[in-house]
Formats: sequence, structure tokens, C-alpha cells
Amino acid sequence: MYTYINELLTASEVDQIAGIVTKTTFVSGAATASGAAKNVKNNEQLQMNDTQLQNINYIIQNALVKSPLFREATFVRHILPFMVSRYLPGMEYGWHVDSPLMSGGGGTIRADLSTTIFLNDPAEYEGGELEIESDSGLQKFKLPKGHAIVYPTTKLHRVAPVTQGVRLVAVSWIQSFVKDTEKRDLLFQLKALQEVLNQQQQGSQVHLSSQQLYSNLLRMFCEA
Ligand SMILES: O=C(O)CCC(=O)C(=O)O
Ligand SMILES: [Fe+2]
Repeated sequence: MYTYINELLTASEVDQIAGIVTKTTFVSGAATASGAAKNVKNNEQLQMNDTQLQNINYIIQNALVKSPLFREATFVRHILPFMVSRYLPGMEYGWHVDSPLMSGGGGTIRADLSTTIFLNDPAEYEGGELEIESDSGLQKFKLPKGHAIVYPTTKLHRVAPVTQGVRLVAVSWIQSFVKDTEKRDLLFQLKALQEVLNQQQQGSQVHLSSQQLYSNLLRMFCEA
């Protein structure tokens, strides 16, 4: 399942990040790719240990904790510091699968979910779609500024070549308390049902039962 988080960042938060980015240096992105991904990665990234990158992460983390959708869709256990990537004309990130184990911020996580936050508007560049393979065909994402997409790290994906303008994104990876996509999706559906019951039948037996079912399924699926 793909989760869109609309307006994860406000316009002012994106502007703050853009302001920090203009004062920072970008380096070749190939340095942080491993295995086969290295050969297909042609973009630029902010220096990893830059204090400005820490300030950007502070803004993003602050927004993430305020998003119930992010919490309910990911069951985040660990999240790596976000990297900021830039694609100039001619740059792309060819078909690849992200590493199952990823390091950053002093630790290593099992990557269950990948995240892209779009930091500029689609009208500012041509191409640059994030394309993800799925059972129902190719899914293409080019979201408005401040919006985010979260997708399973198990998927083959690429960033199509940028032909004009500049594409700016922040990307990170999440280790979830619930490793399997199907289980996470099931819990997400049940949560939505529970919300409806919460609105329409608060305190009813069926509402209580749905809470109990959700809690017990989460307990069963959760890795401690
Ligand atoms: O820029 C994106 O939307 C995703 C980039 C990507 O696939 C990666 O960094 O592994
Ligand atoms: Fe990737």
C-alpha cells in the first residue's frame, strides 16, 4: 500500500528548508548508494553530517510526530535521518531496490518503508516522476510541494530523468514495528473502521469490540 501524506510540511516549513538548502553544498549522490544501486544513481545530495541537514531533520521530525496518518500507516520504530537530494537536468535514479539494511544517525535499521517528501512544485521541473512497480502496473508520483509518499521498501522503483528544471526531495527509510506490508495494511483498514465507529457509535459494544480486536491484532503482529 502507498500512503500519501498531504501537506505533511506547511508552505512555511518548506520555505525554511529551501532557505537552508540554498546555503549548503551538494555532493554526488553515488557516495551513499550501495551495491547495484550505485551504478544507476545519478543525483546530488546534501553532505550527510552537515549541521544544516540536522536543522532540516528537526523541521521534518516535528511535522511527522504531528501526523496521525504517518503513525497509523507506518508503526514507525526507527527512522533514519532524512537525506536531501537534488536532480538537475539529465539526472535520474535508475531502476533499483533499496538496501534491506541501512545505516545513518549512528545506527543500522531494517528498511521496511521508504519515504519521499517533495520539496518543490511539480511545475518547477519536467520528468522526475517517482515510478514504483506494483501488481496493478506502474505507479507514478509527482506530488505537490510539502506532500509525502510512503511505500514498501520491497518495491522496485526509479526516479525518471529530469529533463528541465530542478527536482528537490527529502528521502528516508523506516523500520516498522510491523514488518509485513499485508499486516500493516490490515491494521490500517481496521483503524479506519474504528474511526467510523468512534464517530457514529462511541461507547457501543461494537465500538469496544473493534478497539479490542485492533489492540490484540497489533499485539500479535508487533515485534518488540
Ligand atoms: O527521490 C526519490 O523520490 C526516491 C529516491 C530513491 O529511490 C532512493 O533514494 O533510494
Ligand atoms: Fe530508492
